[in-house]
Amino acid sequence: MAAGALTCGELTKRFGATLAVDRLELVVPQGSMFGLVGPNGAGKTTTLSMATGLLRPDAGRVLVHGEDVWSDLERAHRLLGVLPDGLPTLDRLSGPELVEHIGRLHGLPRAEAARRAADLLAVLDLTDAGRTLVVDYSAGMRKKVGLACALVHAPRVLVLDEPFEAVDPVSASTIRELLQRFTADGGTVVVSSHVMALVEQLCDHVAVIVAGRVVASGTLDEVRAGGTLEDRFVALSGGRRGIGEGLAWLASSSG
Ligand SMILES: Nc1ncnc2c1ncn2[C@@H]1O[C@H](COP(=O)(O)OP(=O)(O)OP(=O)(O)O)[C@@H](O)[C@H]1O
Repeated sequence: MAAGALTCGELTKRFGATLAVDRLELVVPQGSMFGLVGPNGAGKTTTLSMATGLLRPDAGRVLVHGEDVWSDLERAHRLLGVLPDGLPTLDRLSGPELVEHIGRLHGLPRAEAARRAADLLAVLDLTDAGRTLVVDYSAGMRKKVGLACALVHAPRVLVLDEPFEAVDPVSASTIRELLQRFTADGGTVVVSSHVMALVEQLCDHVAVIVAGRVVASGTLDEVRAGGTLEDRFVALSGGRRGIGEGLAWLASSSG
């Protein structure tokens, strides 16, 4: 397997009759901002869950900085910061309590975990949320507190599933700056997103996943091949399917 900050080899996962991830190969270079794109149901979340020690693969390997994720989960979780698809589970805590708690789980002393939690929540503009419980946060606030949880132990590789979903433009710009600082300092970021413009703006490398396999991977310019990422994405994922003569019944509402 080629070496990268994150490397997947022959990664495979089946759910019943569905082959969600099919001998997937991926190399994410260290220091890159790596975008993972693909149609709905292509296998992105399943891949990221296996790559981050959250879902056991049926076959294949995942290495993070050369360490096999599935043979030493504890070490892998120290190297990885993960913003999963979905909501924080410990949502009966306030933002500062949650981030501090995650820091403590990673072995940080209480004072250091509290200091980092306060720093992260200030940067992410969540200080005013004060003692509000995470369960009562808006969707965008939950994304941001999830990002703070992913960062609190200063991981080397950040894996973020749809980090900008429901986040307002000001916060999105702060998150972009934070991620750029993280990679400039030698960290690696993997981001899955459906927003092609965002991936083009943010990422220097991209992989396109279709039907559980990587069908294109490389620098953004290599994958775009002279066009836009959206055009390339559409071509690789089988082209646009118009609605043709379907939905004729909708016209009855305009009569
Ligand atoms: N827990 C599960 N049980 C059964 N099938 C699953 C499960 N998780 C995912 N799948 C199936 O695996 C395939 C890949 O799903 P996955 O969520 O990885 O795709 P995705 O690329 O992240 O999609 P989206 O862009 O819509 O979020 C889909 O066919 C999905 O229905």
